[in-house]
Amino acid sequence: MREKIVAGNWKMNLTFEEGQKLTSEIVQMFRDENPAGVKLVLNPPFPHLYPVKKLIGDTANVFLGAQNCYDKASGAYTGEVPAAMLRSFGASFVILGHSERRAYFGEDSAFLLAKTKQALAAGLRPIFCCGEPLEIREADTHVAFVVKQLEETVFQLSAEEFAQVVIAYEPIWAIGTGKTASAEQAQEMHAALRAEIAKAQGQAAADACPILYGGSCNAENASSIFAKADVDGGLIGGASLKSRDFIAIAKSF
Ligand SMILES: O=C[C@H](O)COP(=O)(O)O
Repeated sequence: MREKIVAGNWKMNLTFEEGQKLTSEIVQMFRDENPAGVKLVLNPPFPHLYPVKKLIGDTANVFLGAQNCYDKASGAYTGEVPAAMLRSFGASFVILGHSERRAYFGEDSAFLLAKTKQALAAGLRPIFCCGEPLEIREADTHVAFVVKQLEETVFQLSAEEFAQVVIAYEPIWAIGTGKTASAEQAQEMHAALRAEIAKAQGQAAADACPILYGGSCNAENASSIFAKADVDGGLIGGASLKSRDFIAIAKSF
C-alpha cells in the first residue's frame, strides 16, 4: 500500500490572521472527519511555518511543509532559507522543482538536484514537481519531457535518498487555469513515470513512490483523478486555501 498524500501549496497568499484561521479550520475538520489513511501536508509561505506548526500540534497525519529551500546549509546568503532551519522549525516536507520556481526564478535541474540533496540531508522529504508546458503536450512529447526532468534530478539520488521522495506531476497548462488534466491523462503520465522509476531506481522504489497530481485539482474532480491506479494524491493550489474544499479533496480516495 503506497502512502496517500494531499498537500496544499498556499503559494504567495494569506495574511497571518488568514493563515491561522485556515489552519485551525483544516486541523479541526481533519480531526473530526478523519479521512482514513491520508497524510495531509500544509505548505504555507515561510513566515507562517512556525505558527502553523503550533496549530497542527501533535495532530496525527498532518504535516508541515515549506515551498522552497536553498542549496546551501548556512552562511551569507541574504534572503535565503536552508533546509536544516526549516526542519528545526518543524517542517517535514519541502516543495522543490515547482514550475513557478523554474519559470520565474530560473531554477534548473543542477540547482534543483543540489537543493534536493540539501533537503534530504536535513531530514526533509522533497515533494518534487515535474510537468510539461502546453506546446510540449500538443507536440505529444510530454512523457519524454517529464522523464528528462526526473533523470536530471531525483533519478540521480541514491536508493536510500529516493525512498524519501514524493513526486508531483503538474502539467503547467493545468496550473491555476481551471483546465485540469483528465483522469486518463494523469494516469497515463503517472504510469509512465512509475515505469521509469522502476528502470532508474528498481521496482520496489517504483511500487513505493507516491506520485501526486497537481493542476486545478478540486473537490469536484479529485475523486475521479485519485481513483486511477497510479495517482496517490494531489498537490493542491487554489483549492487548498478553502478549508472545506481541501478536506473534501482529502476525503476523495
Ligand atoms: O502547487 C500546486 C499547483 O501548482 C496547482 O495549483 P492549482 O491547484 O491552483 O492549479
